[in-house]
Amino acid sequence: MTANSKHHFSIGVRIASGFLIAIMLMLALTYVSLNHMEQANARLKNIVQKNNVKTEMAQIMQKALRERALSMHIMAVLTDDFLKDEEYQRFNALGGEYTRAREKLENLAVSPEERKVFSRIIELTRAAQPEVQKVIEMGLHGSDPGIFDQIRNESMPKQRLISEQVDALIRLQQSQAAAAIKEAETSSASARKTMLLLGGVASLLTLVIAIFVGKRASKHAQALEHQALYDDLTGLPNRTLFQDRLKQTITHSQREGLTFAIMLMDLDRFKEVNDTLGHNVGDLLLQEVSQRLLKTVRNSDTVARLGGDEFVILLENPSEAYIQKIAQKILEALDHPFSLDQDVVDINASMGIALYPEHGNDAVTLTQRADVAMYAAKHDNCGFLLYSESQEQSSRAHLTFKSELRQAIENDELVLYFQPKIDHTTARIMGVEALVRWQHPKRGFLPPDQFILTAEQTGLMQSLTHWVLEKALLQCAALHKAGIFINVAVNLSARNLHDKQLPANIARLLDKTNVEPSYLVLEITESAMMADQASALVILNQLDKMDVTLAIDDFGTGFSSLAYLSKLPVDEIKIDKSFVMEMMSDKQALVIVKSTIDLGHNLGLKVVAEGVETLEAWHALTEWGCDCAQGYLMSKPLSAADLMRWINESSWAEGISANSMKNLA
Ligand SMILES: Nc1nc2c(ncn2[C@@H]2O[C@@H]3COP(=O)(O)O[C@H]4[C@@H](O)[C@H](n5cnc6c(=O)[nH]c(N)nc65)O[C@@H]4COP(=O)(O)O[C@H]3[C@H]2O)c(=O)[nH]1
Repeated sequence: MTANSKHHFSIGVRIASGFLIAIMLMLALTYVSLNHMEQANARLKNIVQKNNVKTEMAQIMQKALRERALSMHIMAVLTDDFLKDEEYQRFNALGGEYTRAREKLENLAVSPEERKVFSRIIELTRAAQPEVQKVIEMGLHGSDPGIFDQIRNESMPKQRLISEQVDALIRLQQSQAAAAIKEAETSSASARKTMLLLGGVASLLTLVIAIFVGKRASKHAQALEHQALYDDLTGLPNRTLFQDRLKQTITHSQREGLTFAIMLMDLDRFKEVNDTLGHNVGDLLLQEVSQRLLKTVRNSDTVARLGGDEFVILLENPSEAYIQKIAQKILEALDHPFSLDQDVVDINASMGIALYPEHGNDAVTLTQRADVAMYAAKHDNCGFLLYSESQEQSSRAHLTFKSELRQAIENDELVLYFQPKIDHTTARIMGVEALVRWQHPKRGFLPPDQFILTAEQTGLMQSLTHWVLEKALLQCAALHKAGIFINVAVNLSARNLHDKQLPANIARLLDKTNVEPSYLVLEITESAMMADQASALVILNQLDKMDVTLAIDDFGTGFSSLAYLSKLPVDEIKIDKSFVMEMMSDKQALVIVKSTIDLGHNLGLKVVAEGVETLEAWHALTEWGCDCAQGYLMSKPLSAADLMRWINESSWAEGISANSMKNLA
């Protein structure tokens, strides 16, 4: 499980737990509230039931008392014995009813107040009993006129006292019922409060969780949107967002009648930095380039990364002067060396500019045209170019040429030529320089100046150099096998000096071809050595340790500081042919050649003169102590077969190997 998915899992667990707690709270709330209400209802029901029974009993007692009082009066006025007896029976029955009701009341759970009233009723009933008995007997046995007095003065007052107590009992029960109802109301109010409180807590919790989930979801959606529209590495808008902005800008510019420019840019040596210094350094370079671009443009301009080392800048409503100014500023900003990790890198950029609506009024056309202009700028090595129709053809041709060159390297369409190098002391061949040509299927035989630049610009230099090294070492091995122990020189490009794998590759090839390292000369132009000194020095030191010979090519054409050159681990300098070819007619060239020979010797270096076309030049160089010469005087570059013939026939190769031809045959 990745850290990210672990994080998502733990958030998921937290959210689920939150919801679970909220649900549990809701359930607990429902249970507690229902239970509470059920209990309150049961209590109320019980109280009401009991109260109803008690009230009914008390009313029965009250009624029985009233009926018995009436019955006493009836018995007093009845004359018929039979009726009297009947009334007496009714009187007794009412007494029974009264007693049963009272006993039933007594058996019910009664409160202390009720018990008190009961005791009073029992007491009063007992006290009234003799009077009542007396009245009954007077009523049953004849018509005593004193009976009414007896009823009015003795019996009724006592009966009223009892009745008052029964009334008190009824009131008591009523007040108790009211209290019970109140209690039930209070209890249900508190249940309601509890419910509200718990409900509130649960709702709050659910709300908090909902807010949390909502926030996380919107953050996640924002992160996804950012990921979809912005480049991870540089934080710049990516191709999708750029296309969108471009379309919006077109619509806006159409409506308002405005113009805009898109500037497509790629880094000239990015692939090489990536391949040789590693992806980390490549990434750092892209980040630094983005920062420099952002610092150069206005806030309202858009800088996007389309992928790889390709950037685009959208300038809204710019003047032509502004476009030029920005393009210039960008190139200047990128011109300063980049300090990345432990490497210092120099890069160049090429920019193609297309204008709306002049060069196109839709996104596809504008981008394509900026692309064409960018390739033209790259080809002309001029930094930036505005689109023009004439670039279309050369851009297409350039792309075709590039893919043809790649195929040529893979399909062995390249050919190596060799130009002899002659030792001034012995006037005999001591080495050859390997020079590449391309046998193009349609264009014919192409010299290196027609494709080396393309190889450098398109990242093909590494494979081209590998091809040349392998073929040159194989040829050198063949010569050695034939007893011709001369060295072979191979040209390295500035690009090769950034290839950290180069020393190891060369060691592998030397091993494979069985050529001693001291027989390999690597020629590096002065400008290539100066291009990225720190990184070049690392590679040169490694090559020096391998015991291969290092030569500075085209010496005198650059502006190298002598102090720096003296620190380089080189063994040889080659004076550029432009000076050598001119030296017999141009005094300044002569001075340069002579002083370069002296300088080289003072630094302990071997000096080679190239471009020796005349015997006069040869003798002059011999006189000045030049170590070695190369030029048309001795031989033009030759195919491998012609070289063998030349070695066999030329006086410059006389005695070099007595049995060379025999061995080669
Ligand atoms: N006018 C005149 N020219 C002479 C004379 N002697 C030699 N040359 C020419 O001078 C060039 C010497 O090679 P370079 O300075 O390394 O200059 C080379 C080198 O920089 C580059 N090049 C050739 N092969 C390779 C290669 O395999 N790799 C790399 N990186 N560059 C190469 O192409 C350049 C041109 O090569 P080439 O056309 O073969 O041209 C060769 C050679 O034909 C002379 O007496 N008079």
